[in-house]
Amino acid sequence: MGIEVKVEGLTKSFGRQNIWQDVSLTLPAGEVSVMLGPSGTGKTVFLKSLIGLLKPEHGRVLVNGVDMARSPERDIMEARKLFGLMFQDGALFGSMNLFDNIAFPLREHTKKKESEIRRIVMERIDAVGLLGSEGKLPGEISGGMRKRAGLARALVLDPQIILCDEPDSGLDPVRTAFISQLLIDLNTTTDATMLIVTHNLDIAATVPDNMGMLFRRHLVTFGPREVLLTSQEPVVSQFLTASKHGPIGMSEEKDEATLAAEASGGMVAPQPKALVPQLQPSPGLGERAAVARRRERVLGMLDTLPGTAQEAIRSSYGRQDVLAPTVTLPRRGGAS
Ligand SMILES: Nc1ncnc2c1ncn2[C@@H]1O[C@H](COP(=O)(O)OP(=O)(O)OP(=O)(O)O)[C@@H](O)[C@H]1O
Repeated sequence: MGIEVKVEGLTKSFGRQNIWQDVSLTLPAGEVSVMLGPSGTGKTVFLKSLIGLLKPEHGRVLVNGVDMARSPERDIMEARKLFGLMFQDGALFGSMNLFDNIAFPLREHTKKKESEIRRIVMERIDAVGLLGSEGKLPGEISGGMRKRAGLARALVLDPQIILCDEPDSGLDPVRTAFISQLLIDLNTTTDATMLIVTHNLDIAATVPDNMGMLFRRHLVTFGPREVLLTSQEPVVSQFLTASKHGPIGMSEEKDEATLAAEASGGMVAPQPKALVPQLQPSPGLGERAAVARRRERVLGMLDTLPGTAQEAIRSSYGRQDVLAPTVTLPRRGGAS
């Protein structure tokens, strides 16, 4: 099973520019989480802080007992081996074919024989649907294929935590749907803890167990998907409905006068859309192990959530056992 990532009071600035402050959240072990936020709110900076590539001034990022912000570099390097990273552009070496690109971390960080490397690489290439393309250069394939190759490379060291930075950027809606399914299938087969940074509303609505959003240098919210997807918070509903009405402006946040003018001009604040069901794993893969764990965790915290989220959770899990907390919840494979 994947490893929990605990973020406590994280604050990051570059010189005098504060990116975000006092960010606290826990990525539950083996579950899929999404971080949303308008452009420039520091989502990539957040991912880089999780793996210790950037050092926040305050706070901690705890992974297996190591603080990725402050522990000795040797411990951070060791803990970093638990992570698989998929960057926006795939970050492939242009002069290497896909096989060598994907084999790179194995050749760099392990002493495995070439025959073993071939086995692992071909397995991962198959998992992301790129069999037959392993001899191609990154320049000879589409953006979607490059992303899948980047994902395959992120997987070769069997990471327990997978971070994906905008897996949908530059993809058409159909390719984005395939990537969404791939991410869910990946979670099913690996049970890794996953964090996906995205602007994509379809991914946000259908892939994660948990969601958060960064805005105005703060974490607006982080929790079970139902909390954010039913939120009445103006910035959240504006983002989720892709509306011009609300605190997010074109290049920066709107000022108070603009917001007041919108309100007096009769613009109707966007309402949250109806919740759509989460994606299921592809046929034959079985159920995600995260589903039963998440159900137990979320039902345990139900009382602490906003009313709209409670209602959504009750209806998605079926009212009866949710209303009767003494019922023992099935660990795996239970009706839900
Ligand atoms: N190494 C760095 N040095 C200085 N400033 C940086 C550095 N890295 C990022 N920034 C600044 O941090 C801010 C947040 O950047 P980041 O790329 O994390 O945003 P984002 O939310 O991922 O944006 P997008 O959704 O457009 O990818 C930006 O203003 C960026 O210029």
